[in-house]
Amino acid sequence: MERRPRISPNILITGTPGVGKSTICKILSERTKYTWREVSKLAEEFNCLDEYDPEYHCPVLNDDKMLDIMESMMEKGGNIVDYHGSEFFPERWFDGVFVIRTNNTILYDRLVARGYSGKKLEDNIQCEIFEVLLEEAQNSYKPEIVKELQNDTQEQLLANVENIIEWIEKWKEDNL
Ligand SMILES: Nc1ncnc2c1ncn2[C@@H]1O[C@H](COP(=O)(O)OP(=O)(O)O)[C@@H](O)[C@H]1O
Repeated sequence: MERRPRISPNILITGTPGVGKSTICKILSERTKYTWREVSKLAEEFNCLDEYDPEYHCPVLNDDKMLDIMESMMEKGGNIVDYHGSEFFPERWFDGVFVIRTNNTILYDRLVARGYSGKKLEDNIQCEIFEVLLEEAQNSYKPEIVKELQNDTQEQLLANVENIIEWIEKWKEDNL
């Protein structure tokens, strides 16, 4: 079946926990009126959490159920999807993938402030150091749609939002 083109792009905002995905998505959704889809919240809302992971003390996402639920949401475009992962989504969903990055020391402080400690804290810092989410995005989407944005300071936060808004305008010029 031929897919109808989207009139607004779908955007994925990804990166290690604490890099500022929610902060960016909130401002971006207010500015663009696109719908902010926090996958972890959707998972709770639609009962897509399965068994408990004893190592990380968090529930495990039921990928297939989550994807089924999100499919119809993604159809028309105009979504800003917020998730610390990118490979489990169908590639065709996204027009732009933004990998948010933060300096390790700054990220450490943010995660401590959030109450992370021990293995959970260390694993997330390692995840950022080894660019796990960047590599995952680069392996899952065409290189021309994957962009890395540094998000250490308030100034960078505002610049990142502007950058994504400009990207949306450009997408519209090129696609509509
Ligand atoms: N550019 C930034 N400069 C300073 N603090 C930031 C910036 N972006 C996010 N923060 C702060 O970092 C913390 C984690 O941000 P959050 O958006 O919750 O990250 P994520 O959604 O990726 O887990 C929050 O306290 C937020 O206010």
